[in-house]
Amino acid sequence: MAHFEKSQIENLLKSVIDPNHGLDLVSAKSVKAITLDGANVSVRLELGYPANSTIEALTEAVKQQLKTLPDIGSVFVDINVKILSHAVQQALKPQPNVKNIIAVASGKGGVGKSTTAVNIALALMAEGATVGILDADIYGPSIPTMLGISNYPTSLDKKTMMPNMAHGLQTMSIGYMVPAEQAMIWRGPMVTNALLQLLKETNWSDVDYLIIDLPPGTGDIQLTLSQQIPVSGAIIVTTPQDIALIDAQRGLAMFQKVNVPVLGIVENMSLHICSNCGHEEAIFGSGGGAAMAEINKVELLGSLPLDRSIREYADSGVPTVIADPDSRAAQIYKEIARKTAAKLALRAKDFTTRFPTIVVQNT
Ligand SMILES: Nc1ncnc2c1ncn2[C@@H]1O[C@H](COP(=O)(O)OP(=O)(O)OP(=O)(O)O)[C@@H](O)[C@H]1O
Repeated sequence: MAHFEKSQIENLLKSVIDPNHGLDLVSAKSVKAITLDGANVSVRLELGYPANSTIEALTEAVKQQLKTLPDIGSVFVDINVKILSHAVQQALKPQPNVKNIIAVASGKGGVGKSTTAVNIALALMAEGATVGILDADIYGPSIPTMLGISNYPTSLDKKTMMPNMAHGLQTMSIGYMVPAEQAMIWRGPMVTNALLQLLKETNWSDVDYLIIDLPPGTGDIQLTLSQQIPVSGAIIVTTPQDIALIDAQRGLAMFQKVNVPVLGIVENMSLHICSNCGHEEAIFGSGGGAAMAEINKVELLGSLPLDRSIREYADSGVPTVIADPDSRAAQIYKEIARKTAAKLALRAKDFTTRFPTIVVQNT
């Protein structure tokens, strides 16, 4: 009967690449146990990010790789997901009940930051995580419209607010409390204080990822928020025009200044596909996001097309990832979500958080 060494199995696992972060399973420290029983092999893997859509393919890739060993018996692959808390800026303490805060920022308004933030939040949830979203875009809170919810948050203890639930997401927005015209006249310190209060006085419940939709731009408010909110990483949304890319570059510089790692760039409205004839046109130019990513050594997490349905779904309160989960756009949002979380999972952990839960078990 065939007999194998663990090192033989490990060597084979070194050639299985996890597409969500690009590292092999051994380098990413995903291999937790290898058990041998004669010719039968059992492998236990652990991923640090939610991956419902790709666990099956990864299981299959591992099986295929191990079956290249001559005379191998049965192959059993078990993949768990365990989302941990990651380090935040040195001077700050993590937000209780929230493992990771991810800021979504843009160098300028109108590039689709809120639409992207909402869909990434829903995509993380679809991949298996518990997710919250905080609408910090105080001058134009659009999350209530995009999630089709507007009721005033309730309070059980008269001190903290319960997040409004929408499509399974825990959500909070100044738009639930203040009419848009009133928020518009607030000055810098009022805005930052209101947002910090909104973050801290919401009763988040065991959130793996809290997405914060930051106000557009890179001014004092955004800088103060990036310094005072305990963020594990940031995403910058841009359109491919040169002018938007220059602003996005400022966003990168801002996060570098406050020591928040930029997990990647999302290029929005990168290509228009005609809904009648299928003709593809790069209305805002092409390759800008990729070039910016390369120059700055950050990852291009994905590119979304300029697609009328993305706007229509967001306007109707049921974003693409929920309304049309199998569409190409929803798949891109899910890929961006997995890559973001996978990238974060490779970063330094913060072991002060108390609730590491296993969210997916797959065989
Ligand atoms: N990929 C896309 N295809 C088509 N429409 C889009 C896309 N992304 C966003 N939009 C639409 O563009 C408009 C602006 O989007 P959004 O409000 O998300 O931008 P924003 O960057 O958050 O703006 P601001 O921060 O200035 O409020 C919305 O009407 C939205 O539905």
